[in-house]
Amino acid sequence: MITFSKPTVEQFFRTYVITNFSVSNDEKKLIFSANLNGKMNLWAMDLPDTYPYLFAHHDESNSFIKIDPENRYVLAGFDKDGDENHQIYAIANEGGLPQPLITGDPSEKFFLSHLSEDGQRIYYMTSEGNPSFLNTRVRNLEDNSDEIIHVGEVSPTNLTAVSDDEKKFVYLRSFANTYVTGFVKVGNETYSLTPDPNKVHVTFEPVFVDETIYFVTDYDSEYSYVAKFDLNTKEFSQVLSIDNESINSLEWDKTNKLFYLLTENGVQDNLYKYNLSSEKLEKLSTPVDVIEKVQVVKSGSVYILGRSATIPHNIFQSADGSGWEQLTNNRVLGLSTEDMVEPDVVSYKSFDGMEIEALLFKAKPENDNGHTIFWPHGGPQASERKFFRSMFQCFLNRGYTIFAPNFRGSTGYGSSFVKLVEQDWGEGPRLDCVAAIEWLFENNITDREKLFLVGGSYGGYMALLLHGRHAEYFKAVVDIFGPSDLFTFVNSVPAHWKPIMDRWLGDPERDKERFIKDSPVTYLDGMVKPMLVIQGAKDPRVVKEESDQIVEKLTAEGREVEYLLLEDEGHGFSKKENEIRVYSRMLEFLEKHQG
Ligand SMILES: CC(=O)N[C@@H](C)C(=O)N[C@@H](C)C(=O)O
Repeated sequence: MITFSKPTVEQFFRTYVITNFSVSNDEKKLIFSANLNGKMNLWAMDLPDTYPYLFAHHDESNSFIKIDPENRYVLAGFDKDGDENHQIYAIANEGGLPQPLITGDPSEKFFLSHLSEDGQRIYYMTSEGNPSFLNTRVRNLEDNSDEIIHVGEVSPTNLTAVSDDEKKFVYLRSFANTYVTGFVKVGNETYSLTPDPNKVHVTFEPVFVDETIYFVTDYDSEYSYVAKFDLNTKEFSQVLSIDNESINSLEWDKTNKLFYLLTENGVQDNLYKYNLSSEKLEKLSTPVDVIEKVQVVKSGSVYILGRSATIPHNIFQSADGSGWEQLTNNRVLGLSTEDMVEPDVVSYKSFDGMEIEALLFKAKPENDNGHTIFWPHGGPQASERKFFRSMFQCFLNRGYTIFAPNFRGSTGYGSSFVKLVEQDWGEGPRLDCVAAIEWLFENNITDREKLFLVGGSYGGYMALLLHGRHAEYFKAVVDIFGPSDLFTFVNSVPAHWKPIMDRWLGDPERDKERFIKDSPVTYLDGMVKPMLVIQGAKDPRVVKEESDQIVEKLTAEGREVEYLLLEDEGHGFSKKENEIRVYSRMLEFLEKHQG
């Protein structure tokens, strides 16, 4: 018989990501953004045909796709090499090369907000002239006029919903990830969607339904729920909540007068259908554990984009939310889901008795190399979930067990829990990680001599901090674009993040002592284990200097540090060849330090 060799690293990384999609109203065209040819481009399928063809070639990351309701053009947002300065392009309905439509200096950002029902007016936000708070403008495609309709003030302000008659506008103002207020502007009048905008709460996903605005909020509640604002009476009221689940997205089915609701329930999502007139709530079964986008079209058909731990991104369609047809066949080259690892959902008690949920991916016995990778996730107000990561499945196949805790500050466990990381980046979450490590040892999952530490972004920050303060636990450490010094990080973030930094992280003058205590650079002396630092040169969130300085300082101290800098990447690795380079280098590094 012919025997085949073990899957290669490249095999895992020949899996593609689908980051977004959009379906035309007549359901004849589905356009999606994916790196099928190695770089991010737009691909299309002429439904019901599901063979994808290259629709728009630009080789850059996409921020949105919007199909003209009358199928004359497609709008899409692209940045440059991961710099997140997204600008708005137009593409002919048949596809081709994206042509700049609403663009400016390469350092400016343009975000699509709304396209009018007749496809003539484009509502968008821009950093031009107002980098921290953003301005809202409308471009009329008939006469090419472009006028400002709202000047952002106080905090970054986003136009999020426009009524059908284009006379009422809902804006969201962000003071933090956990503090977002909403107001509706009708002529010169503005009304808060919630009773007291000075109370800390979030408001998002506004939808106009006749004279009512439905939206999601956690106003006076631990879990976000659906509420409404009556435009006639100007009254706020609660519509629907689901026990212990945060409603995260709201998609309106205009034809059948129902909502599709997506809830975040710890490490996975649930999808529900809510009939507005009968008030009946129905939980739907879904083909994947984590759903990243839901679109309902005119016919009432539902399209979702999602992934599970062993299923990469795919797009599915259903006539009414029951029974799904898989439209894309994105899979891991030469592997079945059984060849991969489904995580166990575990929980452990932290230093103060708080229960922390985590994902434990155990290497299969035939692959097990005895080593564990400890993975603090990024965000930090995000969470590790049951979603496919080629990096995880590749490392599992190489024998590493992976442990990913949803330390305090993670999303999916209620409003109070997510706030616990605010102005406390380095104490509570770090101690949750330490408790997790001790739990791994106590439960004989990990050998004390066989633990690696790998994290990206906030996870990279946590990797640096844990390395500096608890190096004894680890054999070696990989930091992927982690902030190394909170004093420099707080001043280097994008302009429209600056207004939220105080509540999120703190103030460098007022909180000087805490910034010193929680900055990884404070603990250079403790960073004695071999380290690999990986950084994208164009990263606008955690800038290159954050990695440069830690590498320089450790090198000057004679420590063992490797540095991989990717010139054409930002906060993530969007180009296939770069991804393969990064993860091969990581594997090589881990293998070298297994000892
Ligand atoms: C403002 C905010 O929460 N940004 C996050 C999405 C983010 O990018 N955080 C970085 C630091 C990360 O951890 O990914």
